[in-house]
Amino acid sequence: MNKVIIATKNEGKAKEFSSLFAEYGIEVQTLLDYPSLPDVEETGHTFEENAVLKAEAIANETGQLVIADDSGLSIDALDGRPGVYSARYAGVKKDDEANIQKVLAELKGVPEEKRTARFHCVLAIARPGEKTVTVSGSCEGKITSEKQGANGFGYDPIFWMEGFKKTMAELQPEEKNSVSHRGGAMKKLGALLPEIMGGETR
Ligand SMILES: O=c1nc[nH]c2c1ncn2[C@H]1C[C@H](O)[C@@H](COP(=O)(O)OP(=O)(O)OP(=O)(O)O)O1
Ligand SMILES: [Mg+2]
Repeated sequence: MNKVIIATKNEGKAKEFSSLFAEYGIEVQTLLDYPSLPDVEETGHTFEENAVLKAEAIANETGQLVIADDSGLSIDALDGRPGVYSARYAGVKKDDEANIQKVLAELKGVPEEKRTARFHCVLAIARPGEKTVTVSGSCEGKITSEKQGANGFGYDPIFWMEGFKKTMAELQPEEKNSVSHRGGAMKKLGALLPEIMGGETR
């Protein structure tokens, strides 16, 4: 079986990638399997810059094919915040609950029609000695006024999906993957995988 390293320490992402890559017969490892690898500072100003930073740093460390995901939530009424700062919106210690509460407080009193938002995901594929490739996906929704649902991770409990009449955290994992920003980026990556993996995938 083929194997890729995903340069993430986020367990929610790791789970989603395991199932997204299983469809291609590819096994996923993450930085949770390589605890000695260094933390990569996300110093970029865009999802793309940060995804490339993470993927190239870990590809250089391991000498292997590495994929990194940089993603986040962009809320129109907050001029696109939290954006690339989504993970550390309420402080350097990543805390999903505190991030959600900060967003809900900032949107207090904002009417439903003005609570539009989207998730973005950029995947960067880095291989030592080769040019890094990126793909992206996004997913439209609205920010609820309270949390609903227990699946997924991050901002999922406050991200309303009009098509499902549910929050992202109320979707089944397969449903989320079929419509999410990460699933969308992964579809584009899937088309490139035979070339990237040297034609070894089915
Ligand atoms: O599907 C999602 N559902 C809900 N929330 C999400 C999703 N996708 C990204 N998000 C949020 C979580 C985190 O607040 C930020 C990602 O930040 P981001 O730096 O890419 O990831 P991270 O620091 O958690 O892990 P790592 O950098 O090790 O991959 O956006
Ligand atoms: Mg991060």
